[in-house]
Amino acid sequence: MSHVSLVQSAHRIVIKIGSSLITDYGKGINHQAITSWVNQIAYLRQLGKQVVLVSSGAIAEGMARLGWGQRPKEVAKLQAAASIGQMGLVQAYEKAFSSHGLLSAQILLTHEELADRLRYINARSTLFTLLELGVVPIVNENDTVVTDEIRLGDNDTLGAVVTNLIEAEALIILTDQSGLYDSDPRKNPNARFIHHAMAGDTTLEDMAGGRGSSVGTGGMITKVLAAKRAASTGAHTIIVSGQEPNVLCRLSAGEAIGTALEAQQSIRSARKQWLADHLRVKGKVVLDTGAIEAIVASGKSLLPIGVIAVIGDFMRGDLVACVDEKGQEYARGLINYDASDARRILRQPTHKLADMLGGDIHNEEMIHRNNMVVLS
Ligand SMILES: Nc1ncnc2c1ncn2[C@@H]1O[C@H](COP(=O)(O)OP(=O)(O)O)[C@@H](O)[C@H]1O
Ligand SMILES: N[C@@H](CCC(=O)OP(=O)(O)O)C(=O)O
Repeated sequence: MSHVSLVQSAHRIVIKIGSSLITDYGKGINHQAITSWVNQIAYLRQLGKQVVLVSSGAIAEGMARLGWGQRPKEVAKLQAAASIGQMGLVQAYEKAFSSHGLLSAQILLTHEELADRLRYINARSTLFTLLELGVVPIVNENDTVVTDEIRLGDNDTLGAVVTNLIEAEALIILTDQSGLYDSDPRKNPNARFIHHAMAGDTTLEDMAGGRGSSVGTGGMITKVLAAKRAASTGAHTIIVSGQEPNVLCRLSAGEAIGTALEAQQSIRSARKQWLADHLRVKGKVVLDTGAIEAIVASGKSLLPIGVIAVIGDFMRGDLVACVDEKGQEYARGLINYDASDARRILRQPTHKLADMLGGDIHNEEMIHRNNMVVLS
């Protein structure tokens, strides 16, 4: 695919805005810049694209609110500044989005906790629900509970983790350089600009300062590694200057700006690969013919009413196989109920689920379409 169509054809996009860009020369966050990016995101929403924003800037804003001119060295002080500044960051975004009649939402995540299956599926369902409601989620690292990310100043990894989590087609990393060069343009005025490369190409890591270099901030290496991680679920990455006028609208119109790091595999094959590599099937749900038809031919989610038996013992968020009465497998997916709840609600219509489970239900679907792979 050409550089041009990587963003143009993407329906679900993660946009990461870096600290270096959002900080108004040490005076906290740059409100004018936020207004400009939000105007552009509102335009992307009008085009029908779903957008998740990963924004840094909490520490910079917290320092400004505290009147600190110098970035402290102590992690606890950075964490305190982040918790103060996060308020200002989301206020700025909320104000800007509401002027377009758009709702925004704050999500604070640590990427380690997404390794936990249950938390992964909870975060994923929250984000998908927000996107279906037309809301723009604004994600930042939960700085109160992390230390390494604060020290390294790395939200690029979080951007990639969110891209993986919601299976976005594109990750746009807005930064203070035009894109990736073959060496740091601040140090080498003759550095050559990279327009296009394959994500995961290891020579990019050397250009970006090498793996494990002792950069004070995330720098380019974390962006190149983020592109590699994003590509593992089929997403393309664009590294581009956030100061470029109308950058997001121009990318979505197909203009070739910034560095495009292309993913080799499609989202569908990446998802299959991921399910194959990372998860063991923990149980089975036996489907009636109507349910098989709905998930295979009509691309629907699996509802409890179409499930006639539950085999094995599993937890919410585990991988289960969808089989027919003869045991033939049609699909696999992450189940929204543990085995005992799944047994209680099998064959039941949606409106009875809350009563049967004695309270709130996680989801109407036994397995959501977004969390399912149909075997061809
Ligand atoms: N090969 C390279 N190409 C472009 N920038 C590079 C490269 N190597 C290092 N850098 C540095 O990375 C910086 C961007 O990283 P960083 O300050 O962490 O931004 P952000 O806050 O947007 O994540 C640039 O300003 C640049 O000095
Ligand atoms: N989460 C923190 C900092 C993260 C950070 O600086 O990351 P990056 O934008 O990649 O350099 C904040 O909001 O200030």
